[in-house]
Amino acid sequence: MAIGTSLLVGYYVYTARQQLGTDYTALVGDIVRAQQTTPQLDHALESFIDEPILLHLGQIHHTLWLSEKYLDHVRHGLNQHPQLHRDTAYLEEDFALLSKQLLELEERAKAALVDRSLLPELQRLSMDIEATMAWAYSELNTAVHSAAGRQRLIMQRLSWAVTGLVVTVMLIALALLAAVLRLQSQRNTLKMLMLTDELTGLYNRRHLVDAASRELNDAKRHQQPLSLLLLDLDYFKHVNDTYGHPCGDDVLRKVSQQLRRISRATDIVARIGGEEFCLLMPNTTVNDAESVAERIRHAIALEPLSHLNTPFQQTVSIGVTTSIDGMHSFEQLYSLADQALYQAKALGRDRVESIHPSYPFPASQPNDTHQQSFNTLTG
Ligand SMILES: Nc1nc2c(ncn2[C@@H]2O[C@H](COP(=O)(O)OP(=O)(O)OP(=O)(O)O)[C@@H](O)[C@H]2O)c(=O)[nH]1
Repeated sequence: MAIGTSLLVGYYVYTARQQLGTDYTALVGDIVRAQQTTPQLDHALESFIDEPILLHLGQIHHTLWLSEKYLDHVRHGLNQHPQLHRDTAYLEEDFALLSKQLLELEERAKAALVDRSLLPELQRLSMDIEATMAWAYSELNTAVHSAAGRQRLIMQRLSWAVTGLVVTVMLIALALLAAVLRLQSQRNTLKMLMLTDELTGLYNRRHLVDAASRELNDAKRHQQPLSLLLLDLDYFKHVNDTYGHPCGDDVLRKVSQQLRRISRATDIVARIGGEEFCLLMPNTTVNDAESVAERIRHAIALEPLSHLNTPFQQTVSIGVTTSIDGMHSFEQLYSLADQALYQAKALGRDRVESIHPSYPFPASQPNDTHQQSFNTLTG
């Protein structure tokens, strides 16, 4: 909007300046040319008075023709500027007198060609004409210059007004833009807050469920595997009870950092409960998912933790499940991973257990003794 307004106003000022400037330039040019005829006429008359011959009469005739022509141009030019015309109305009489004197001069010059006694009278008339011309054109010059000055002042004020307007419009546009950006950023922050966990900065359960449905659709469309890891810290209550809740929070943050570090950019890491985490891994096979789970388990067990210089260790139990073609719902996969996690806890904790969905045809290589039929499990 600001750019459009600036362009429009700029174009208007440009055309206004051009128009006014051109008009005055033409008029001033005509006045200067008209003034220049005075010395020419003077010179022609001098030549004629010195030697009143036909050739010099011709020069007078030509100069008078020029004088009348430029006088006409000047009067016509004045008519184009009503204000200036009004300001110089008092010169009309002088212009009329000048026209009359120029005609008379030509007549008298013709008469003086045959009767030289008329030459002094001719000289007097020419002096009168010069005086009238000098006075009228000088007055006209002054009037044109003061009108041009007024015009410049108006243009200058107009330019200031336009500049002010453009700056105001631009400031308003900038303020609006800033407000929109601020709103957008607040919206993004709010959205992030709604989708993330405050303590760890990981995604929350709500985002996980949404993302899982999208990822499962993709996996189904491209016939790709998708794996789900459920993680639960072992004996975390003990950490809280022994070292305090803030220390427990610190452990949760460190576990989150490890999860972020080990997972890929396309994985979705979420904190879904107090000390429960979930890792959704698109395009990840059974073997890869189990190997990631093992890496996480090791990394957390090796994480150096301490409270008031007392070192302690935190372990994690992990349940793994993989859909090899995305043909399962999130609830089905979650239920299998949860049962695998339960097994890991039951078998002593600090371990990874897997339970994968069963397929009508052998679709994957079972690689652990904990694989069970999804159909059996969901009964
Ligand atoms: N510091 C901290 N503790 C939390 C948070 N959310 C849940 N907890 C604690 O996590 C502990 C979970 O304890 P339990 O469910 O008994 O599980 P556990 O002690 O880890 O035992 P197992 O899971 O059976 O190995 C409880 O003490 C909760 O108070 C949290 O945001 N910060």
